[in-house]
This record gives sequence, structure tokens and C-alpha cells, in this order.
Amino acid sequence: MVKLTLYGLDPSPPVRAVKLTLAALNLTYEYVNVDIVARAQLSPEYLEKNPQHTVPTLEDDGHYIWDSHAIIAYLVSKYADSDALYPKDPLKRAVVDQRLHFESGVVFANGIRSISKSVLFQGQTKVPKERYDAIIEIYDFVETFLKGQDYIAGNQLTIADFSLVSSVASLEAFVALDTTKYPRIGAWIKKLEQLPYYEEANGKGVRQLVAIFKKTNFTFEA
Ligand SMILES: N[C@@H](CCC(=O)N[C@@H](CS)C(=O)NCC(=O)O)C(=O)O
Repeated sequence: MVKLTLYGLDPSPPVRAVKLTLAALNLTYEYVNVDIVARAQLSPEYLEKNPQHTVPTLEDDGHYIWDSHAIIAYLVSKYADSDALYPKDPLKRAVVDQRLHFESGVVFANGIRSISKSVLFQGQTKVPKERYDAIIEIYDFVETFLKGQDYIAGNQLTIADFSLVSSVASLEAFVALDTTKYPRIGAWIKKLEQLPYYEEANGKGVRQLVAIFKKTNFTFEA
């Protein structure tokens, strides 16, 4: 019997990427809330599990894995019946991996973490214009990636969709998605919203994150 524990909280995009993957694989797990606003991730107990003190962290049979990208690739490699969500074919896998690195190094780092850090943790209400520009550049990239394909890494659903939809849908907290300018992103999110587990795993957490930022009344510098 598999015993998995996920440490995290729903507003966190990378936690939601893991929830989407766990749901797609039909895996049951214990969900342990880590209140990062209250700095619970800095407790000695949590640092023992993940010295980088990030969420999500996955516990599997006494092993701790962190970074959502590592976790979702691990879950498919270990528990999926097929490689569809993370293809073994080297070229297909390279495209999925590129998207995962894009999420990590560009969308999350440039689009989400920098604003979250200053607004939520340092109490700033004015966000530099380059942060706005970075989000527009991300929307531009994602719209281009989706040209001629149904999913973010080709014509089948993969963990790259889970990773990227968790953060791209969350950009709504900063810059509303203009579906006239970005019709493919709008259609892609709508398609993923049809997944039976989407609302629980991602939809409600996106709304929670949007509400958190709304309350801060932050604005971008002109
Ligand atoms: N690349 C990491 C990012 C994880 C991350 O930075 N998570 C944020 C919440 S969204 C966090 O744990 N912040 C608290 C901290 O760094 O102490 C992943 O994909 O798991």
C-alpha cells in the first residue's frame, strides 16, 4: 500500500502542479498544510525534511522529495501505468523537460516569486514596471508554444501542462489574461478546466491566490 504525504498549501502554484499529477494518477495521499505566511516552513521539523524550506515537499516511504518538477516526474516514473504523462521517447521528453525548466526558471522565478516576495513578505505596494513586462513576455512565450498544438508540450496531456497551468493561470493575480491577445492560452486553460480533478487540484487554489493579492492593493509602477 502506497503511503504518500504532500506538504503544502493550495494557493501555491507548484503545490497545485503536484496535486494535479497525484489526481491524474489516481493516487491517494495525506495533505499536510504548511502555512508559509506564518513561516511554518522554517520550523526545525520541516527543515529536517526539506532544508530549502519550500513547498511542495513529497514524502514517500520515509523519503523526502522537493521541487514540484522533480516530484511530478518522480510520481509518473514510479506510479503511472504508461509513460503518456512523461514520455520516455527522448525527443518528446526533451520538450516536456524544456517546458518544466521554463516554468521553474522563467514563469515562477520572474513572474511569481519576485512579486510575491516583495508584496507578501516585504509589504511593498508598488511593483516595478519590469515585473509587469516580465509577465507579458511570459504570456507571449506561452502563446507561441501553443501554436498548432493542443497541449503545452505537443498533442497530448503531460506533466508540463500541470506545471505550467498551475503558474500561468496564477498570473491572473498580477495581470489579467487578455484572451483576445492570447486566444490559445485561453483555450488551453479552458481545456484543462474540463479535467474532472482540475477544480479541486488547481482552480480553487488559483482563486485563493488571486484573492490574497487583491487584498494587498499592490499596483505596478507606471
Ligand atoms: N521551484 C520550486 C519552487 C518552490 C517555492 O519557492 N515555493 C514557495 C511557495 S509558492 C515557498 O515554499 N516559499 C517559502 C520559502 O521559500 O521559504 C518548486 O517548483 O517546487
